[in-house]
Amino acid sequence: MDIAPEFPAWPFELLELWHENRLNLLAAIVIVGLAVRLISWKRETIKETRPKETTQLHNEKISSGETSRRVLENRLPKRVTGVRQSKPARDASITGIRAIQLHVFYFSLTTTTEKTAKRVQQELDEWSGKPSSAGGPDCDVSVVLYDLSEIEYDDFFVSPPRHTESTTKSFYLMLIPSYNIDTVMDTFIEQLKETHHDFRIDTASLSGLLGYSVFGIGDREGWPTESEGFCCQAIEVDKWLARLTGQKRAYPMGLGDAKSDATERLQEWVQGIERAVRDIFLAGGLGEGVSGSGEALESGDEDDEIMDPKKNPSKRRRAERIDDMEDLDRMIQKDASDDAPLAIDFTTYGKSKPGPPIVERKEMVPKSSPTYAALTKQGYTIVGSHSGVKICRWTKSALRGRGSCYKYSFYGIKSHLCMETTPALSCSNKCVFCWRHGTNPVGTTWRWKIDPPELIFEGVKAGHYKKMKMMKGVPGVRAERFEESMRIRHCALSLVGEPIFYPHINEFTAMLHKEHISSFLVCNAQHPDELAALKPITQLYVSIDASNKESLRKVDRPLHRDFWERLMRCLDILRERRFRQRTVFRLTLVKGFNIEDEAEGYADLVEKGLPCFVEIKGVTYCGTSTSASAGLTMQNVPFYEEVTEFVVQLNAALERRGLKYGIAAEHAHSCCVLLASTRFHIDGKWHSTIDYDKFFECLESGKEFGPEDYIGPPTPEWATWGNGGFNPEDTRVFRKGKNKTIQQTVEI
Ligand SMILES: Cc1cc2nc3c(=O)[nH]c(=O)nc-3n(C[C@H](O)[C@H](O)[C@H](O)COP(=O)(O)O)c2cc1C
Ligand code: SF4
Repeated sequence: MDIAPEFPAWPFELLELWHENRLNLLAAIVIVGLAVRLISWKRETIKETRPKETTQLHNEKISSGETSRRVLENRLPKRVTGVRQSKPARDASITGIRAIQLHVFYFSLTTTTEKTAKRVQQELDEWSGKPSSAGGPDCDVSVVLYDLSEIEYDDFFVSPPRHTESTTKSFYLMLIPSYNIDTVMDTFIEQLKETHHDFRIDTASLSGLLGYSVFGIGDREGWPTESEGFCCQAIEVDKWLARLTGQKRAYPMGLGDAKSDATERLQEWVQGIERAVRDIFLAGGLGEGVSGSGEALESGDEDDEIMDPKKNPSKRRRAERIDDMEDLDRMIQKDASDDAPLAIDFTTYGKSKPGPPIVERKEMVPKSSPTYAALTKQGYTIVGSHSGVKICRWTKSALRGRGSCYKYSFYGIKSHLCMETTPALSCSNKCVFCWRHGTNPVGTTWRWKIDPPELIFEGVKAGHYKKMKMMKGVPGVRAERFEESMRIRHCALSLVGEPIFYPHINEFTAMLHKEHISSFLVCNAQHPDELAALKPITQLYVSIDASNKESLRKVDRPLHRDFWERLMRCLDILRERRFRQRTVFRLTLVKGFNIEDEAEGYADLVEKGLPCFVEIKGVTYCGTSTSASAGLTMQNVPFYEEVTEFVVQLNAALERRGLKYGIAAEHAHSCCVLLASTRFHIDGKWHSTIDYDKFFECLESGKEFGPEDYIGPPTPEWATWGNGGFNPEDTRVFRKGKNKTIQQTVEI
């Protein structure tokens, strides 16, 4: 029996319907699906382009019926109103800093420092609230005050405090009074010392700080000098923090006397701190140019280390790559290449002769030359292609309160306000005692490219300030002197080379004078034509390195054949100028070369040139192979007693000739003595000093004037003959390992 299943009839109809319309149906499903996807994608896009903060608000408003467009247009700005804006001047991803916390620590027994600290906090608070355009900081700055007798030292002085944000950094300010009795300060200093020596802790465990600075408060009445204990504990704190932070002294230590100048010194210090914090933020740290970021050096000779690239290769790299100087160089090259060729013949004087044929102007000191490398190694900053600037050791010494050079004792020049530079590194002599170490170019003719004076002027100032700023973190640098040094007052045009060799020397000195920078120019008495053309400067020097022709040949090893005649002509010019210009003979005494039996000869030369002053100094031994090959050893360096003996002889020789001179001043520390014309002996007192304001007044008046018109106050008593010449306000420091009786030094 065949049994067939029985199906209802309607499903067959449905199946037929499906077969007939399935394509249309599928197409409709796809279209609807696509439309739904498109709508939801659009919604997401609108949501994503809206700022995150507004999303919630947007949702609320959507739910209350407002459209998203209206929310964005009307509501968004109102959300921002009233919210404190942080200062986003620099991207923290570049500097790593978004905010700086200034921790002000103090200790106080009789409340002076406490009050001071509160004032500092208030001033820094006010400053932090200012916009950067009004001198405020470029980032968020907060100030917190701590009493050192109340805090746990471990919280702050073992490692820097932690912040919730890694882009917030700490900077320490220490306000420290000094006590010679037992106080909390002793414990504190002991703790710093122990932390540094603790073998379990990094010796520079506070190196995570952005920087620190100390201000000391003491009493000069009871403790007049630092060696007698003035601010002794602040000095100790500074020393140990320098070690613990890995030399992050961001601003020099300030010292104030509670009974006299503390307020004034503090004001300067606070302003310095503000500038330091701004600089740190912009640079992302202490950065290059601030020696504080370097090695921890605390020796008395640190100044030499800091500037001596040989001992510090990282600094050499720095010295060799001063970016802004190089920018300047590029400008100089450009300007120089626009100039017409210029050749100046210095080999003859008198009527001008046609110059030698010009082949091609080269740079005097190209960057690739060994001379450039040698000079930068010696600490010079080369500006353009033939100028240089260097910080002398006296400038560093004065910044640290250890004494200025003889020019302070004789003429009132504070060394930390003095820039030593030359616009011409080349010279026409090869003196046996020259510090150029045989590296500088020599020549009788200017055959190099000439850099414009504006660019040299800006370049040497920039180089000087840059080097001065490197002194910011050096131990012992006084805040008030550092501040003063940021305005150059004097320029010593000497260094190395021959400044009047530079064809635009008059334009250059005019630029100095325009900025009220005094000018002391030393020339080698070999360029009479240029000397005759030189416009008035504050003080004009001529080096007289021997009293007769043969001796001069041996000492100066001149390139000019007519060197003696050139010297004679220069003396004539000086004599003729003596009532229009302060003139000085510079004698450098070298034992075995130009001292013995030469006093009479020098007296003859003085008679010929009649200079206003005669400076006599002992040679400085620079210990190079060049000086050795010239036959110069330590034996050729006269003792100070030998120099004074010679001065007495010379003075007597002048007297015998009826010349009116006398021994006016001395600076035993740099082995230097000053003979002066009695024109500068007024009312029974020597007046070797200079009234610099008066000099500029005379110059700007456009009228003729002479040396008598800008004489300063009497030479200080301590500087006069027989009193040594060391400023009693400074602290004399003998260099380690040096025989104290050999008082040799380096200055121009
Ligand atoms: C007992 C005593 C010892 C002191 N010892 C020194 C000292 O050695 N060196 C110094 O420069 N000042 C010294 N001073 C001066 C204080 O440092 C100075 O008065 C300071 O302003 C005190 O600060 P304070 O009031 O915050 O405690 C001493 C003062 C006292 C009373
Ligand atoms: S030694 Fe020369 S450069 Fe240095 S401070 Fe004295 S004058 Fe200026």
